[in-house]
Amino acid sequence: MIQLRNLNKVYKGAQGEFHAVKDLNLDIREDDFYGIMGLSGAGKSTLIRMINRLEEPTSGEIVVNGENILEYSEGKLREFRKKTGMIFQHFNLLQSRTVEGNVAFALEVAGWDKKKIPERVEELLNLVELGDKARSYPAQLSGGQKQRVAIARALANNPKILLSDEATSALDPKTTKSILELLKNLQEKLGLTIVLITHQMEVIRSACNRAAIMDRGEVVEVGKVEEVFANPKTDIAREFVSHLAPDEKDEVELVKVPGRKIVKLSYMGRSVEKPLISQMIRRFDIDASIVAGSIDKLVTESVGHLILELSGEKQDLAIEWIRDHEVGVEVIYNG
Ligand SMILES: Nc1ncnc2c1ncn2[C@@H]1O[C@H](COP(=O)(O)OP(=O)(O)OP(=O)(O)O)[C@@H](O)[C@H]1O
Repeated sequence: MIQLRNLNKVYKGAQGEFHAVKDLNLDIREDDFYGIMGLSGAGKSTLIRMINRLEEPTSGEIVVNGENILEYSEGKLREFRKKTGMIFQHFNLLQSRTVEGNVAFALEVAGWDKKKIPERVEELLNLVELGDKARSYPAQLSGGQKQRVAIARALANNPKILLSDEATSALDPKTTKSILELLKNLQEKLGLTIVLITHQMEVIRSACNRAAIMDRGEVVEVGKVEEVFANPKTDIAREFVSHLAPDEKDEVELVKVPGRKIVKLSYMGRSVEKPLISQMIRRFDIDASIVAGSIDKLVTESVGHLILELSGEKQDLAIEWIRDHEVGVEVIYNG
């Protein structure tokens, strides 16, 4: 659906040039709920804003449905933007218009027949479960309700693509969850391709099927969400996915003993079918005791985490061996 090819963005300012997106390649499929994650300044906003040309790339190609949108004329670009909805962190609603007025605005701008607008607005507000707030003003709504209005507005012209620029970052965890649930339902119902950027792993975990991790303008990791969770390959990805739960931290503090490493293994549901731990123990003549364990439920699969304390001379070899079996290994105490 969306192919980004050798995409670059260089900002030119008073202090010189800044390379915000570097030679970036991504393939986003039609039925993807695609998450792009990175720390502040990684280039996520720049990237997502290039997909609908709110930001012009310095070089590269953006191919959507087989067409390079960078070659579009003004008129074609306007049509394309109608088919590409976008939602933002701060909602960007018109404060002087009611909820229905905000949604109607998107239709007015797109040149809809005035008589057909009220019916379409009602349909859109029902879609985001906000029919009862049609006459309210944005200032009278909660953050979650404001984002629902913004979603209704973004969907007004039946887009095929929805871009979400940190749309849940200003919301509390419960509201975030309900907005992500709504987006997932809308994706299925309307056959949308959703591209979302976030700095919260939690968002990727509960909504996306695929993810890319950006670091300093580059994509450093990409894949199915469960793969990224179970086997993060770069330090930045490991940092994102493997922070310990508070109670795990306490357990680890209790068992630290010099000479014994504490490792966190992360594995996908199916890789535990093999008796890996018992093989590791026998093969390398080591002991392993369980310190803690947990399971992350993702959209498509579950990822398990097991914290083990190892003892024995061949701990390092054992760690390398288990890493070769599609199990992520993080050494959290190098005793
Ligand atoms: N218009 C601009 N002119 C110059 N530099 C810019 C401009 N917009 C962004 N940048 C720089 O490009 C880099 C990437 O910014 P971007 O907003 O894309 O990152 P981000 O990953 O979305 O981070 P955040 O979550 O903080 O917005 C930053 O260092 C930023 O300062």
